[in-house]
Amino acid sequence: MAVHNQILTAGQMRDAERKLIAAGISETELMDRAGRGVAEWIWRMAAGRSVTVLCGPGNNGGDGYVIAATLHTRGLPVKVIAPFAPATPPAKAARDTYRGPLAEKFEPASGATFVDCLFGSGLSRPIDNVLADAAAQLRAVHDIGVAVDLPSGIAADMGELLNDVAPYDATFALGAWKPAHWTGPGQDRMGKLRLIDIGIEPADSGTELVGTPIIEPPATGAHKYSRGLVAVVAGAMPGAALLSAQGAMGAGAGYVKLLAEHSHPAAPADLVLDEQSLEEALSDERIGAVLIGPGLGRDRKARARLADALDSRHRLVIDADALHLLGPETLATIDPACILLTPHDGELAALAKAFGAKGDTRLERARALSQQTGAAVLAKGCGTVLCADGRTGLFPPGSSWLSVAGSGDVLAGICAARMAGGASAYRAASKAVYLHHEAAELAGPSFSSSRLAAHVRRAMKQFL
Ligand SMILES: NC(=O)C1=CN([C@@H]2O[C@H](COP(=O)(O)OP(=O)(O)OC[C@H]3O[C@@H](n4cnc5c(N)ncnc54)[C@H](O)[C@@H]3O)[C@@H](O)[C@H]2O)[C@@H](O)CC1
Ligand SMILES: [K+]
Repeated sequence: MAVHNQILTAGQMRDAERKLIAAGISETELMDRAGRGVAEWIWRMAAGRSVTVLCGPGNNGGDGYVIAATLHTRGLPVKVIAPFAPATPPAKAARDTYRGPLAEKFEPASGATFVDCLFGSGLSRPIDNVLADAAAQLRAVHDIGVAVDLPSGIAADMGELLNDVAPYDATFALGAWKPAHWTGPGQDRMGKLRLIDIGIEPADSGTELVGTPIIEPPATGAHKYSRGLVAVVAGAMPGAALLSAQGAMGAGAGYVKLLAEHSHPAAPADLVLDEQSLEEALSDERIGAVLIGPGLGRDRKARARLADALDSRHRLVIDADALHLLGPETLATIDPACILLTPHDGELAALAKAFGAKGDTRLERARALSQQTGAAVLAKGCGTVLCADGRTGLFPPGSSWLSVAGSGDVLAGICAARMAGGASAYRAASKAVYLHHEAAELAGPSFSSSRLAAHVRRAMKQFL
């Protein structure tokens, strides 16, 4: 058995289950592993106090009967509420093993721990309001709320909220993570996340929870260019590009230049200002990556600077204002493998429109945009999504204090530094997200973005 970082859709989960069944493990055994695995945790959380389990008609409900039976056998006060009859053979078999109290209709029940086994990855439409309200009431009158696989009302594959879902204290993912655990609006309803191993073997599903990266220190004999020269293109508003440059300096670039048309008195002494024409400045073959967008503006001048950056053929991180100036024609002659786009949701929506990338969620749009453009897309926010070359990476959440102006500029700078060192856009962006999150932890609460940028350097230590 293995706990792994693959993220599976509901369909991929069913395929993985079929493989195990073909290998001789019965559905009942899988449900038993899932239910007993969750029951271990609930046993500890409940600490001898009462547990109410709400069971739905499918296999999520089946897990609920196994949980209830396990806890009841151990002597915990358990009550099952089952407004549906079990509809699958393993769920029926699981119900037959439960010998404790059972109500077939909703009835007021209070207690210490509420276990939501109404719907899991099989939820295919919004739950009927009466049922959803009754579940929410049960959640409200219990001290602790635990969701099995997913809080009922959250769609597994994209994380949409199909119903108004109350927040849980913990969610136990069964067998493998689903996209909804790490991205989408339902993410903040999950509470603490735990993965219960039921023997699903790791298989490349195309989507992963990106693991903690390792950052190599500079090689013996490294010099500033081998470590990476980052050129940050400044524009109308100097502050944003400066934040990016500071992020890049902290994230291991050997050399960071700010390509600006006018002086920047606030620039630190170790940031090199290059005031020659942008075209000339970008003709330096030693540049490892160019970052354009933060503070660029969106006027004619900004367009001209973006055109120079695109023409330079360097590896490019495109962020902020520059994302609003992109369209299929601007990228037509560029090798997309050189490009990392780093939109927040507003910029992602604008890009999706410009490139005809369809989708209702961040995950769908980011995938479609990466497919349409061939570029890597880091769709940032709570539940950041990274897509490149048909792969998708999701991340453990970062500090909510990252929701501050300039935070994205720092992230783009970190991305550029990691790309300038030669990493693929996917790997560079993966490391950048971790560095950004760690810098936020180190900066403490309520930081400004310049403080965040100042902590990137110390954040590196965590990954060396
Ligand atoms: N796939 C696997 O490998 C395993 C799955 N297990 C459990 O099985 C779950 C998936 O089971 P199912 O596919 O039976 O799905 P669910 O138990 O999530 O429920 C699906 C059932 O509810 C119906 N339904 C869907 N949306 C509804 C709605 N809004 N209102 C009313 N009825 C609705 C469906 O038609 C189906 O009958 C997982 O979440 C997990 O808890 C575990 O038992 C372990 C193994
Ligand atoms: K559930």
